Order: sequence, then C-alpha cells, then structure tokens
Amino acid sequence: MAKNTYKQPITPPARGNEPRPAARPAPRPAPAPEPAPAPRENSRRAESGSKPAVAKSAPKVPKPPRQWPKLPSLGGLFGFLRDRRFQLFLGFFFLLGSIYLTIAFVSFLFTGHADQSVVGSLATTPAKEAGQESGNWLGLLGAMAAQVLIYEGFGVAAFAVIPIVFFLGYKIVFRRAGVGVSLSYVIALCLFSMLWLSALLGYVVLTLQTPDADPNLAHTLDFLSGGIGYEVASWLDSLIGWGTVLLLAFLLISFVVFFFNVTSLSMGTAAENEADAAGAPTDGLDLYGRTGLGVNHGADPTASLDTEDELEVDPQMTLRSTKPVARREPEEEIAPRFTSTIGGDEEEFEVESPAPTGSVASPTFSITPSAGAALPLSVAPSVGTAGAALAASAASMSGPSFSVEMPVDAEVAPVTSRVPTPLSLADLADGTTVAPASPPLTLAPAIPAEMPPMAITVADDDDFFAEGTENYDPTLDLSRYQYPTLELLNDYGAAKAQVSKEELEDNKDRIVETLGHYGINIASIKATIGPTVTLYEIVPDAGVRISKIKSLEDDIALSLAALGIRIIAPIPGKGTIGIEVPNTKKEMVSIRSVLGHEKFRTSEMDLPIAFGRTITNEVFVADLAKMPHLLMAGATGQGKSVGLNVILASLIYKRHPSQLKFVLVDPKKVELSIFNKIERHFLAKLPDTEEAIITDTKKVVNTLNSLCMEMDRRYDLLKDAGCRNLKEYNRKFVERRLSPKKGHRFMPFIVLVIDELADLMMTAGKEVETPIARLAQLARAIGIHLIVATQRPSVNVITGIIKANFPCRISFKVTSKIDSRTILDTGGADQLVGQGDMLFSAGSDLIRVQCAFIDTPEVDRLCDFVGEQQGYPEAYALPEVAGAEGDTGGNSEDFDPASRDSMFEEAARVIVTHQQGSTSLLQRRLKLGYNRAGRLIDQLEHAGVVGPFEGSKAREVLIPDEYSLEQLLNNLNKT
Ligand SMILES: Nc1ncnc2c1ncn2[C@@H]1O[C@H](COP(=O)(O)OP(=O)(O)OP(=O)(O)O)[C@@H](O)[C@H]1O
Repeated sequence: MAKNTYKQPITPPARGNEPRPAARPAPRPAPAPEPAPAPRENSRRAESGSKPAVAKSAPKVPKPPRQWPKLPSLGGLFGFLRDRRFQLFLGFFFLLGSIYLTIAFVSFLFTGHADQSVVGSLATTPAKEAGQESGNWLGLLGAMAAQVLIYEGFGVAAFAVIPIVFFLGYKIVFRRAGVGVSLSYVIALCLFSMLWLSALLGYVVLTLQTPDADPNLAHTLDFLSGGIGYEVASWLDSLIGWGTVLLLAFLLISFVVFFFNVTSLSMGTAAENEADAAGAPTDGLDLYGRTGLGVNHGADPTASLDTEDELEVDPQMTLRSTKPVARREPEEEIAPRFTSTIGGDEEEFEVESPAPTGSVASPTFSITPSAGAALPLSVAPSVGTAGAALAASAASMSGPSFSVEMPVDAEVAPVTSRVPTPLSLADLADGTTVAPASPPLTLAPAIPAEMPPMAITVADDDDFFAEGTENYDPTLDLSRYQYPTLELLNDYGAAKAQVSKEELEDNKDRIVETLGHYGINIASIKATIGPTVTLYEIVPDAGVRISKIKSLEDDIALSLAALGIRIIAPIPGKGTIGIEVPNTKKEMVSIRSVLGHEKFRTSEMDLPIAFGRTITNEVFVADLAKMPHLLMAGATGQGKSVGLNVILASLIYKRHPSQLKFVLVDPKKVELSIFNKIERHFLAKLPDTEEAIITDTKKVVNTLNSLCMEMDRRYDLLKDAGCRNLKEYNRKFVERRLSPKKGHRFMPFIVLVIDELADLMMTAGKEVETPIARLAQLARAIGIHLIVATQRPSVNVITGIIKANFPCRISFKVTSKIDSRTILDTGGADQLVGQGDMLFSAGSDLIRVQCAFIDTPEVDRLCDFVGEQQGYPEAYALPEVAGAEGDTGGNSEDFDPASRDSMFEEAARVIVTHQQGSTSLLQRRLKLGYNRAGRLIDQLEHAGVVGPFEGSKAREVLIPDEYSLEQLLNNLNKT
C-alpha cells in the first residue's frame, strides 16, 4: 500500500539557484495538507515512477468520461492470487514438488530403463497394473515425470528443473529469494544450463553412437542428453557439423558475459581476488564503481566495506520507491518495510510503494533527504535476508540498475561524495558508513524484496569533516570518466621540414644582397625553420642602425617576392635582428602532434592550452589560468574558429568534467554548436534555459550577469575560507577543512567563450561591456576566465575598458595595420600569412605561433567520446538572475496573473506551509522540472509570496501563514 510517511523532506538545494540552507532543516512540522503533485516536466530516472500517492492527490482535473464497454475486472478474476492461503498452498506444492522430482529423477537413474516399457505401455495397460510394475521409487507418476523430463526431455540436465521449482516455492512461501539468490537469477541460470548441457550431451551422444559402438554404452547414453537435447544436436550437426561445438562454446561465453556481467578480462589484483573469494562485494566494480575484476556475482551481505567503501548519503533521508523495473500483480503484504534507527530507538516507517499495481519483484527505491530525520540515521530494510542477492540482482538487471542521482547545484555545498555515480548495488553493504552529502543522493532502484538487510549509517556532517582522513575527490562523481585519447584525432604523421636547402640558401642570399644595396653589411646570418615561416637571424656589422633595417621591411619583401615578411629588430634578449620569411610550403601543425607532446602531457598548468608551434618549432603551451583572460581577433577565414576549437579541445583533453565548465556564447549560432554534446559534462548554463550554448543576445546579458553573481559568491566563499585564490580554496576543500554545511563546495574553473563580440557589442553595447569588464577585472582569483573573439578589432568593439582588462591577446591575420594596433598595440598582425598563423601577445612579448589545426570531424569525435560517457544529470547551473527577462516568467511590471502557471496556487501553499522559498522544494513536492519550478518561484516573487533571490540563502517567505495566503490568492484571483 502506498504510504508517504515522511511528510516533510528537507529541501535538497538546487544547484545554481536555491542554495542549501546554512543550518540543518527545521524539525518535521505537523503534517500539513499534501500539495497536489503534478506530472513532472523533466522526469529523472529515479523519480519517474508512478506513485499512488501522487495519483490520489492529483489536482482535480475533470477527466473526460470514458465510453468503453464494461469488462469484468481482472483484479476480481485473479483476486484469489492475492489470497495468502492460496499462495501458501501453491508455495508448499512447489516445495514438495521439488522433493518429489528429486527422488523421482534419482530413482529413474536406476530404474529408468525398466520403466520405459511400463510408461510406454500406458496406452494399452490399465494405470493400476502399470503402476504396480513400475520400478520408480515414486510409482508410476514418478516414472512418468522422469521419463518425460529426462528421457524425452533434457537428459540429466533436467535436474536443473528442481532448483527452479524449489526456489519458486520458497519465494512464494517465505516472500523472499532463497539463500540470497534472486529467483530470476536461478531461473535464468538453470534454464540456460539445462538447454545448453542437454544440447552438448546430445552432441556427445551423437558422436559416440557409431554403428559399431558398444550397445551397453548406447543404452547408457540414452539418458544423457534426452530426446530434446539429441534432436537439437542432430539438427545442429546436420546444419553446421562440428561447428556445433563452436556454437555451443560461443553460447556459453555469451551467457557468462551477460549473466555475470563480465566487463573486463583483467585478472584483478590479488586483493580483489581475495575479496572476491571471500564474497566481498567487489563484483566487477572496484570501490568506486570502476570496472575491475569484471565479474558480478553474489555478494555476501554481511561483508562490510573498509573505510574506502564509505558511501555518502545525505544525512537525512526519505525512502521512497520510484520507477518499478518490472511489474506484476500487487501484493500489498510484501510492501517492503524499512526501519530507521535514530539514536537507540527504532522507528519503523513504511516506504512509499511504487503503485497499487507495482512490482514486488523489483520495485525501485530512492533515498532522498528528509527534514524529519535526525542523525545519526541508519536505514535497514527489514525484509529480505537473502545473502548474495544484492550483487546478483545488480548483475541480472540491465541498464542503470541502481543509481545515485545528485542534482548538480552550484549554490549548494558540493557533493562531498566518494560515491560513484551511478552507485552499483555492490557498493552498498551492511554496516556501510556513509558520509553526509549535499546535494542529496537519490538511490534507485534497489530490489527491497531481495535485498539483504543492511544498515547504512550516515555520519554527522561535522563528524565527517572532522574525521575524514581521506581527501575529497571531486572527480569521483564521474569516477568512470575516461579522458579522451589521441586516437580520436587525425594522425598526419611526423612533421616534415618543408623548406629545402636551396630555398634557405636562396633567401639568405637575397637578404644579404638586399641589405647590401642599402649599405648594410652582415656579420652573420642563421636560419631557423618553423612550420609557417623561417626566421633569419642576422647580426649586422657594428655601427648599423636598427631603425634602418626596420625601414627596409618592404624592400626586403619585394626582393624576396614574399608576402608576410616581418622584421623583429632587435629580437628581445638576443641582440640579433630577425627576419621572418614565410615558407613556400607551409607545414600544417596537427592538434594531435601538440596534444601528444610531452610539454603538454606533462604540463602542471591549471588550464593548459596547446596553441601550436612557434617559429622555432617548439610546442607552445600557455596557461589560461595565468593569462587570465584572452582576447582573440582575426579577419574572417584566418583561423579564429579553429583556434577556439584548439583551445577548447586542449582543455577538454586535460581536465576532468568536475574541474572545468565552459559557458559558450555563439552569436553566429553554428560555430560552437558541436559542443552541445558535452553539455552534461563540461557546459554551464542558466538554470532556466534549454540550450546550453547561448546564441541569443538577451540571454548573453543574463548569463554575464549570472557569472558576475557567481563571481561575487565565490569571493564570499573565499573570504569565509580565508583563501586568496581558487586554488588555495579548492585545496582546503579537498583536504576537508571547509564544510559544505557552511555552503562551501568544490569550485570548477569556468571558462566563458564568446565567439563574436562585435555582434554583441552592436546589439547590447554597455549591457555586455560592463559585465565583461567587471569579470575581466575581478574574476582571475576565483577561476572564471574569459576568451573573447572578434572578427572586427575596431575600437568600438574592443573598447578601452575591455582592452585594458585583457592583457593577453591573440591576433590572426587582420586586414590593416590599424586593426593590428587595436588588438596588439603594435603592427605585425596584418603581415601574417593566414591559415592559423598568429601572434600571441602577453604583455610586452610577441610570439609568432602557427596555430594547431583541428578539423570539425575531429571535434565531433572528441565531443562524441565525451558526450557518450556518463555525465552529470544536467549542465552545471549558474546562479539564477533575479528578475531576468526571457524564460523566467517575466518581471514584475509585465507579470500577468492570468498567465500564471496552473500550479501557482499549489506552489504558493507548499512554500508557505514549509516557510521555505526554494525552487527545489517545489521540484520535489510538486514533482516539477527545474525550469517550471524556477518559473513558479519567480511568479511567486512577483505575487509577493517570496522575497527576491538572495544569493546563497533561500528566499524569504513573505506570507506568514496559510490564512494570509488564502487572502492573497483571493485578491489575486479578483484582479
Ligand atoms: N591552424 C590552421 N592550420 C591550417 N589551416 C588552418 C588553420 N586554421 C584555419 N585554417 C584554414 O582556414 C580556414 C578558415 O579557418 P576558420 O574557420 O577558423 O576561420 P575564421 O577566422 O573562424 O573565419 P570566420 O570568422 O569567417 O568564421 C579553415 O577551414 C582551414 O582550412
């Protein structure tokens, strides 16, 4: 029966918007009228199950009358199945039946031959007479059963029927699987063994039964395979001959792989093997769910995990069932009961069962925090003492059999978990101590009826942080995340020098000659071949004025008949003059060659970017975290987009999704859309937006403002933690010196990429300029970095205030010297050769780099590789911008009561009843998606029910009680 005994779950703080309240939630209030839930917008796996409670209290929407003919209800027809007496009758029938079959089968091994004629003569002989002649210890019926199942059926493999019958009876009588093995597990194993063995023995019999074989042997063999096995084998033999053996081997391997969930052929460590032998729940997944030994099988429920196995579950929990995996007729009595031990007292409460028609075999459960629970809390299902069922069930269930869902919430203390997502059943064991986690975990689904009893003790938040010996590892939320491999990128082979000796000599001679014409003699000349240009370093004779050489730039270019000559006079720190001469044949720098270079691979930088190769052919790697922002310019078609992709790819190759988030702004709409695939891994977005990649100017303004809010919050947290920068702060958090209870969280780097600033500046001007400048000025310490690109480096796009805050700039080829000056404060960018030829300026240094090349299919493959892996439930949510226009429901001026959400009143009641202005409360109580709950909160703000957004705190509830609320609602309805 569906019950919802936890009346008031605490609000799991929603990332980005509704922060976790600083203090532990208030004790459970008196039961209040349940708000009517509505169908979820964004159903989550763990929350999408149908719930009777939901159905009961659903809003009273009049249903259209159905005109279907009346049929007798199935419940009435098969109601006797729920009769416990009938169940016991059936259960014992199977149990005794299994004993009967065992005796009959064993007897058949001795008396079978004699009984064959007895059973065969049944058509002509009276049953009584035949029974008297039967040699089977269980009479004629025993002889018949054995004859059918063994001789005519499956041979000795028919013994596998016995466990099926036994466990079926056991399950019905005792309402749980026997000896820790789930029924489906037994049935699958036994059926396969029976069919496979029978076919194998059939083939053996077929091969041994040659005309000259010993008749006694042939007689014995009759029993081995049974009629079916023999027929199957002969059929296979006629079709594929001795390939039958291969086929059978293949079937066996396939079964083992799927049934035991073999995922790896590695032999595992000695420790793992030991643990395995002892029945500890390693089960193919290591402590953090990574695939290890590769075989899932029964786990000893009493085996407790060592400290590393700790799970983290939010301190307070509600147990409720969600999506049933399989369904069958309801059996109310079997509804699992859970006990919660609070302090020394045991308190029993019922779990919301999936639905009146819900499954008992495999209902699913989620554990989410609840307000009423005190610490420490231990939760133990009181049904099911089955031993090895836990892991076995996990193995036999396909898909995400048991998962932890953690709402990703920027606002809230981060997930402190060392729990892999999804959590495997094997990760839970009796006696597991779990650390508190915030945001909450949702564990789903489990198989309570087959779950061994287990107690998950949730340590107090403070204790955890005080006692935690192990460092917090943010990557463990996606512990199975695989970094992209270089194989995803095109291999263009080793770079070859494209400049011939003749070309070098030729150029050298011409330079010497040209300078000679102007009376400049050269003491020495040296060439360094780069991918795009060759640098000729000359040491002029004493007394030659450098400015003279510089003024000859065009003349030298003319005499060399080459575009893009750049003279560096003098080369800083070298005392020579450089003349860069483009190579006749450019060498393409593949991204693979730079990402695979040791310099990048072993880089200790926070945000390393492998831009390409310098003119001395060295791989050029720079740290975005140090820049700390980057301005990019370049005329159209000169390699900007490729450059941006190189930057994004470098960062994706080097960072884990937990450490880095991108905010992608793409007014051109097509350049960055490819990165949509990695939304749940690497992208951040406003909570109320559908698309993670921002293409709309209005949304850009909101996003920039939201980033400013995030920046302010981060500064507050840093201040509170006494840290000067993000690195220090995260280190402290990792060392568990900062408690999530106080709002602390692991903060990923955020990289904002704007693909075309000109467009934004034209449409939104100051609205974007101010937050960009603000972010650029302040965000360096708190890990927000900006990469802003533009085609038009004119002063009304790259304004003084923007330029002043972007010390690090890149210019691809631009069309004029003025543009070059605007972006780099010096000429030179106009003389580049294009196709990724770029100048990198960090302060005074100007470095010429050939940008690496990454093709769109390569980016595609990279994004597919990342995107196909398990990600967070949703993109990293940025703080909601109060009063933001667009999707948030409008601002106060244009708030129209008539266009209120249909759940508006229910939402208001929930908020007032709980006195908590939180989006996630609405999400949970009303089963809403984040977007809709966010809109509702906004509408409630406009209606005066809740106060404005308050950063890290929940919104203030402005209506003190339900009476005042009803008055307000009445007034609103009148207007
Ligand atoms: N690093 C590079 N190495 C070799 N070729 C390159 C490189 N970068 C760009 N190219 C060539 O230049 C072409 C245009 O590059 P890209 O699309 O990046 O230009 P863009 O500056 O972004 O142009 P737009 O502003 O019009 O989008 C590419 O298709 C490619 O052929």
